[in-house]
Formats: sequence, structure tokens, C-alpha cells
Amino acid sequence: MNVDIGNALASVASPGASRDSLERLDEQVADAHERIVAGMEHSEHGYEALNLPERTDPDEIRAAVEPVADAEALITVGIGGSALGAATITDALADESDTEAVYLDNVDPKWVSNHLEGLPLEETAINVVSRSGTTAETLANFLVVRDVFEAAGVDWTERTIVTTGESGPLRNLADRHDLPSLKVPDGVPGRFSALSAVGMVAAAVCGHDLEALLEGAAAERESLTGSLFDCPAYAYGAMAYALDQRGAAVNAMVPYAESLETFAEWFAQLWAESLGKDDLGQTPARALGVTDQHSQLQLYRAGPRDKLVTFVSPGETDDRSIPDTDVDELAYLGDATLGELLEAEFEATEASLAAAGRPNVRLELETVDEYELGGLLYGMEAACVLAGELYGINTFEQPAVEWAKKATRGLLGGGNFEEADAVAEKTELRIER
Ligand SMILES: O=P(O)(O)OC[C@H]1O[C@H](O)[C@H](O)[C@@H](O)[C@@H]1O
Repeated sequence: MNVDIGNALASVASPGASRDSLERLDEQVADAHERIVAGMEHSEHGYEALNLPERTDPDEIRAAVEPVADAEALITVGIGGSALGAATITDALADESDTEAVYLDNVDPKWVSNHLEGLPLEETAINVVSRSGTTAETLANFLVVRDVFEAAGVDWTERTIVTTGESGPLRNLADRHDLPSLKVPDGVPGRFSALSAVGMVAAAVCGHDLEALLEGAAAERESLTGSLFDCPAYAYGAMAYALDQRGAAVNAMVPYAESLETFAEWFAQLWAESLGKDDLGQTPARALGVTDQHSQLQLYRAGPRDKLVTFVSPGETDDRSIPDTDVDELAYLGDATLGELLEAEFEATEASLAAAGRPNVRLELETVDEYELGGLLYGMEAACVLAGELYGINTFEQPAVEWAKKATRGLLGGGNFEEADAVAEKTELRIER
């Protein structure tokens, strides 16, 4: 992954960071890097995620999925960090796989039913993922999926792989039914776990190259140095932080590839849940090039100066020519391809923001493949860890999310949680028709 931060310099954009201010920030980056390296060396909670390129064992993952390696469809049951990393990988590489990957990361009843309908259950694998093993949505959906298999007379125990922590209800269930199971590595929070079994079981069932994913990530790891001027991941994390300090409270992630739309979702969780602490953090927004040029771009170019726009350039892709036409005004299209049109729109949009003095950064991939994806995921995680150090917050906890989880369980009678009391205390000002 390469990163181009030129359009976020103060000479181009407002808010923007001057070269001098980046030189000064680089001293903090050097300190933060030392802290990060120490955390990695001691396998501290969270920092350990940056060791995954060396720690994850592709053979172990492949062995666990072996019984369902030929599955026509894969249902992954998980939520948040236990779904989005896997979905980012399999959605980005869907064209390369014959396995249909379905993700149940919501409990909207109609949506769940629609997703399960019509699947060839005899040829479908189930991938249940929950670090804690207690997440209500995941456990509930798993019970629904099991029920659907049982109703169809298909033995779900033959087709299920579990990835969870050392202990907990899901671990007990895996043991009771003797299911192939993998462990969420210690010290790796869900949103940083894409490059472990959490994200890679689905990739393995879909036949993707696990080694290449890890090699891409390892190359990014190698580039972690003490200076933002030498390290793309740190350049991104430092610039995003610097811009937030100057008023860019929103970070709009805009990949220019349909296949990377889920990546923007993954990034939103990473950035929001990691950095949204102590009244700090940058709000992630999601958009898709070129589609959202025709919806959100107006705001990004002419609305409040509170945004950084992060483009992702997918590099080389399959192309398709645009057929000739005898309509004179459209003749220019006939000389081009859809890929050239996309590329021209990307560059034009980037330039249009720069011309209006709106900060934007470009993440460049060579192409969308396992190696580049591994690098992108790892690079964004390292950028996030660096930003967390610069903010001075705990990047790896998520107490605000835990609060709502407890309130939900309390409401459903799953234990005594004082958080549930707040629901009854809601202030109402209802306007009725
Ligand atoms: O993997 P689980 O324990 O089921 O957790 C799934 C998700 O739950 C919560 O929402 C956390 O805030 C997320 O970070 C986590 O990824």
C-alpha cells in the first residue's frame, strides 16, 4: 500500500497540515512507534494484533475447514469485528471464488429468513465466530441456523466450524458437539482480528490464498518505522490525526471499487470503536466511487470544512470497452473503456476537492488481490494504533458498546444489569398524529 498525503497539506487544503507541522508531529510519531514496538514485543492486549502476520497459522485454519472445503455456500454468523474482516476479504475477492459467502450480522428477522432461503444446505458450511462467545445476536442467529438445518434433516454438526475464545458458552457448545474449532488469539480485539482465524476461516472455505494475505500484511509490518515520512500506514494515521486536530472531525472512506465497499464498513468499525473515547475521535463516513460522486460529493466539496476524504485506488482491474455509437456527442466514450472512465472520474473528483481546498488522501493498491488486501487491512490497523497513541487514548477497549450489550441482556432477562434500568428512564416528547 502506498499513501499520498499531498492533497492534505496546508498549501493545498484547509484544514490542512503544513510540512513543518508534520516534521514536528514526527517526533511524537517516533515516541508512539517505540510504545507500539514495546507493546508488540510483550504481546500486550491490542498491540499483539500487529504480530498476526507471523502468528497466524494458515495450515491450522485449512485443517479446521477441511471437512467443508468444497462447500457451495458459507454462512458466517458473527457481528462487528467477528464478521466485518471476513466479509471484507471474501467480498473483495468474490470473483475468484465459487463459494457463495453469506453473512448474518444482524437480527432483522425478515432479512435473516431471506438470507437463509434457497441455500443448498447439504452443501453449505456454517462459520460461527464470537470472541466472547456470549454476543446475543450471534448466538441467537446460530440457534436459528441450526434449527433450519435440523428442519431440513441436514446434520449441522458435520458442517460447522467455531472460532471463539478459550472459554464461554460457544466454546462449551463446540466441545459438546465435538465441532472443529479455532481460538481467537489472545490479546487481539475483534476489530483487529481480520488476519487471524476470525477473518480467515471464511477466506479458506472460499479458497483464497491465506499465505498471500499474511505476506501482504507482513510487508506492511516491515515498513513500520519511527517516521511518518517512511511508513505509509503511519503517514495515514498521523495525517488523519493532524487533520482532526485542525477541525476535520469526519473521515469519509471512499473506495473506487464495488469489491471494496465492505472494506469501508470494516474501516468504520475500526476507526469509530478504537478512537471514539474521552470525547475524542474522528467520525468515519462511507461512500463509494463513482456512485456517490452523484450524491455525497456536493457536501464534501462545498459543505462544512470538517472532513477528510480518503480515497482508495484499486489499481489494475479487469476492464470492459465501451461500445462505439454514431451519436456525435458520445463519440468520446467509444474511444474509452469503463476502467478508463472510472480512473478519469477518480482523478477528476480528487482534483475537484483539492481545487476547492478540501483535504483528501489517496490509498493506492496495485490491484485487489490477497497480498494487497492483507497490506491494506494491516496498514489501516497500524494507522489506527498510531492515531490512538497520538490521541493518548486506549485504542483497544470499547466500554460504550459493552454498556448497550449489557442493557440488552438485562432487558431480555439474561441477568441483572443496572444498564437495563436506563431504558425505562427514557425521556419522551412524542408528537402523535
Ligand atoms: O466477537 P464477539 O465477542 O461476539 O463480539 C462482537 C462485537 O461485539 C461488540 O459489539 C464489540 O464492541 C465489537 O468490537 C465486537 O467485534
